[in-house]
Amino acid sequence: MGDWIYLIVSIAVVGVLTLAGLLVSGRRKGQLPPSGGTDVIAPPPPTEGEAAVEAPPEPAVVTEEPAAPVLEKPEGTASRLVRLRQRLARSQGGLGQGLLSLLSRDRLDEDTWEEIEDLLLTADIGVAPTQALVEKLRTRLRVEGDRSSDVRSVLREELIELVGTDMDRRVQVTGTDGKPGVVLVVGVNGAGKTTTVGKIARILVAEDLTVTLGAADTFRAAAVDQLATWGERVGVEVVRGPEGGDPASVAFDAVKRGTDDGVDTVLVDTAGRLQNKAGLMDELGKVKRVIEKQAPVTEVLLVLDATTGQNGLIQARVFSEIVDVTGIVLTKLDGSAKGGIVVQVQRELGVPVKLVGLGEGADDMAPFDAAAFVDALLG
Ligand SMILES: Nc1nc2c(ncn2[C@@H]2O[C@H](COP(=O)(O)OP(=O)(O)OP(=O)(O)O)[C@@H](O)[C@H]2O)c(=O)[nH]1
Repeated sequence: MGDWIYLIVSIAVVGVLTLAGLLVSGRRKGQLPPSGGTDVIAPPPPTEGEAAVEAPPEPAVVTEEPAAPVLEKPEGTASRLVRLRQRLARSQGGLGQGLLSLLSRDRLDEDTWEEIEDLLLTADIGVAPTQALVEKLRTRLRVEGDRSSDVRSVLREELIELVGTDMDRRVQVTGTDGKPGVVLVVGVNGAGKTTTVGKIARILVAEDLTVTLGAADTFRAAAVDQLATWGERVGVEVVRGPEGGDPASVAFDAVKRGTDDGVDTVLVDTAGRLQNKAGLMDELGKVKRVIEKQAPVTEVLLVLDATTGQNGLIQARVFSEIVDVTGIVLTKLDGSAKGGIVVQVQRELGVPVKLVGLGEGADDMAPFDAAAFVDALLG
């Protein structure tokens, strides 16, 4: 009987243990990876903060329309010389004020007249015009007696006459027979040619004329880019050729394009190296001939740097021998006290100063006017 009890207790213990084993085994099964999977150590899921640092943001899709170029509105001609008058007065005032104070002395003795002559010569008016002016002033101020009241008006009248009121200073920018006007701009490098072409284009645009630019200064690549920028700013087309290419061919293309497009004016920038007069003559001569296969050149503007004085005059002479200059653009008058060069260069070349450059700003160029110039001089 004791054996039976022992057997029954043993079976019960084994049964309880087996049941317990089955329960534990079932719990473990729920924690195991699915059969056939590989055990891997996965990186912890990123926290929110780390996600902001590590995950690169989705690239933004930019669907902006290309911005239309904003064209500048150049200043009209009427206000230009008025606006620039102060600048002219600042650079040339020494001459005007100096003359006025000398002529206003109680006694105009020989020493004073000599000082007046020196002042005029220093301002680059030139020997012959200086002597002529002094003679006239002597006569008028002697004859007209009471000097103090009208010294200023006598001087003003004589200076205006010296600068000249009877010259046609209009720039011929339009053509005839349905052809554009063609303005050829010549001068030594650095005189301000490219700038001048750009500034004239702005004047024309302000006057509602249509313009094409020819970048025939193929000698200096930067000059072509410079001109292109001037054109872009006011929506004017710039015809350019390869660097170092034939300037005449660029000029031809520009005038052809301008003619085909029916523009009012084609402005042609040229190269102006002076090392070799024969070469320059060939080049400018060819440019002009080639242009004239399509349309007459209506104006040849010689650009002269006012700060170069006598040197500039020598250059001017060379150019006028090569091409038929019809007008002078005097640049950098704002930086030179030698405004008398206006008088000298007109006498030397027999052509009028038509435009003056009075600063580096895009609209710092104005049509030249004798009275306004003298008024600025006298302050
Ligand atoms: N202060 C002043 N500077 C000017 C004037 N006109 C031109 N300049 C400056 O003179 C420098 C030369 O001008 P450019 O137009 O490049 O001269 P360029 O004759 O065309 O020279 P190339 O292109 O080499 O043939 C530039 O820095 C201009 O800004 C002016 O009236 N006043």
